[in-house]
Amino acid sequence: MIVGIDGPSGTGKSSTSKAVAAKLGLRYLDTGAQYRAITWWMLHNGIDLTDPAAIAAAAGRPEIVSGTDPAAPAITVDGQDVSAPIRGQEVTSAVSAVSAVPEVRARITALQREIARQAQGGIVVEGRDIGTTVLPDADAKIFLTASEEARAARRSGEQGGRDAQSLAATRQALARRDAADSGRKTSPLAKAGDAIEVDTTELTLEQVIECVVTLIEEKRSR
Ligand SMILES: Nc1ncnc2c1ncn2[C@@H]1O[C@H](COP(=O)(O)OP(=O)(O)O)[C@@H](O)[C@H]1O
Ligand SMILES: Nc1ccn([C@@H]2O[C@H](COP(=O)(O)OP(=O)(O)O)[C@@H](O)[C@H]2O)c(=O)n1
Repeated sequence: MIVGIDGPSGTGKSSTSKAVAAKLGLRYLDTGAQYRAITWWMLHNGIDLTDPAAIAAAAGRPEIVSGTDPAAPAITVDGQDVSAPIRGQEVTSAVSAVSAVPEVRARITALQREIARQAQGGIVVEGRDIGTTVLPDADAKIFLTASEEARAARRSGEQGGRDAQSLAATRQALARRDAADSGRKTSPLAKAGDAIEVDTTELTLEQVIECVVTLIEEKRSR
């Protein structure tokens, strides 16, 4: 059972995917973490992120290893655990520029397909282009959405900033990243034609998890 869960930032992809994988005994892959990890490596190796040719030339250098346990997602770059630094502001602001470079996408996509191939009992893979590009033959494809307002409130809450100013800044940064991810030429953020869309704006996380589990079980029983 291969499940692809795509959608913009803050729709609940990571929380839902981890919970669904744990419930159904599947492996779990956070593809956003891989793009964040390669971005972290570029920042720390002085690669000029305004120069796509420099990013492309360096794309093959870092070794990225992703764990697939939904209870303990792990990611290393050249053997170093980067799970904390990849969530920082510096990486978040730079990741869309790095992930838009075709050489980066080719490298990371190959890695993702290999991880999915090796997941004997099945896997939940979350990202932006899983249903359209990485695993177009996935058994179940889900596309999560939510209003920009709800997504910004969720992200802002995570960062501890619930005041109007930090909410507005978070919303702006989120909208900018979504526009870049949806507008790039190579495998942009998009819903696959055969993906089932779930609007999570008015749903609790528990309701989203239940909904996705039901959708997968329906596919499984066919
Ligand atoms: N349906 C929901 N209702 C309220 N909060 C949610 C919901 N889904 C996720 N969240 C919260 O929103 C934040 C972002 O969720 P996350 O799973 O990281 O989204 P994504 O991976 O799509 O960016 C997390 O703090 C999460 O707990
Ligand atoms: N399959 C994917 C997953 C992420 N990404 C890129 O990686 C970035 C970070 O993804 P993420 O899932 O960690 O982002 P959040 O929604 O968690 O903030 C995205 O903004 C995209 O630029 C991508 O291009 N393709």
